[in-house]
Amino acid sequence: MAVVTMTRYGDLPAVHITAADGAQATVSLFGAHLLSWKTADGKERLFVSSKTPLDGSKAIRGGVPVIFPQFNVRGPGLRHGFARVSTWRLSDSGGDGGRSFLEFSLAPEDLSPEHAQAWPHAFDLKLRFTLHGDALEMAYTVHNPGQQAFPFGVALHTYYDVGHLDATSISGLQHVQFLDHHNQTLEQDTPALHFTEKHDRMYQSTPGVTLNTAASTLRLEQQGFEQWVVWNPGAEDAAALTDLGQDEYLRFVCIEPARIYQQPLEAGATWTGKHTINA
Ligand SMILES: O=P(O)(O)OC[C@H]1O[C@@H](O)[C@H](O)[C@@H](O)[C@@H]1O
Repeated sequence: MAVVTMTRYGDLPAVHITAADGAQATVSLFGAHLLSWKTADGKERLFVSSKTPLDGSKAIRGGVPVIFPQFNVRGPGLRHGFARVSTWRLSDSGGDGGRSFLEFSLAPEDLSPEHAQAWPHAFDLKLRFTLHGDALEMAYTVHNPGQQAFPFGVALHTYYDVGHLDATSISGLQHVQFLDHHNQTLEQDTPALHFTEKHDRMYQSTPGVTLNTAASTLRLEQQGFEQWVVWNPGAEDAAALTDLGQDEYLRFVCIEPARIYQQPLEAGATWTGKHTINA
């Protein structure tokens, strides 16, 4: 049986789940933001900045920021959208021996007046986190219950705790095209991507990639999304991030299943994306 309890993370109300095998997750209602995922061996898999605000005044730096309805500045609204700075509802939870889950929902009535005014569309977001052995599955749906189409982009902006960047690489992207931060389209020629400088890349989707660190190997899979965004700010950009501790950029990489370009969701339609991380 899964055990679900209400807790706090910093000043934020959060939900904690422990699966029958001892795997655990903590999700704050602010942003439906996964802040901690520990496999049954007690190992923390996610990075959270020591300097992030945890009071709802700003998006959280670390964990899994949920991006909607636009990726970064690819749209007319708030950078990376309002979902990561809105308060979601816990809409379902439970589980038996094998699978334990928490499900969160966000609809227009949950938004601040400012965000509701800026995004005057009917929508229904659901995000379900399922613990399943050494795997975490995130199932994300965007539904349009309204009469008119709306444009949207999405991502699950996962920050992995990698220990140290020096011993970190991503495999599975050889011969895959990507757009770099100079807006150049290139193709990766090496079997593994290493982190020796800033990386801000949008790779065409592949079904899976592998994150190798000194302490672990994680297999990441996605369905329904269209890209993998790989981001680490490097020393210079990191120094400008006031919500990141000194040298903490050396401790994480973001690997994000994404649909970065806004595309229309027709009236009555539902988009579904699934992201699975296997430890
Ligand atoms: O500081 P933010 O808004 O959380 O964004 C962090 C990064 O998010 C990444 O997904 C983008 O590719 C980067 O360009 C961006 O800097």
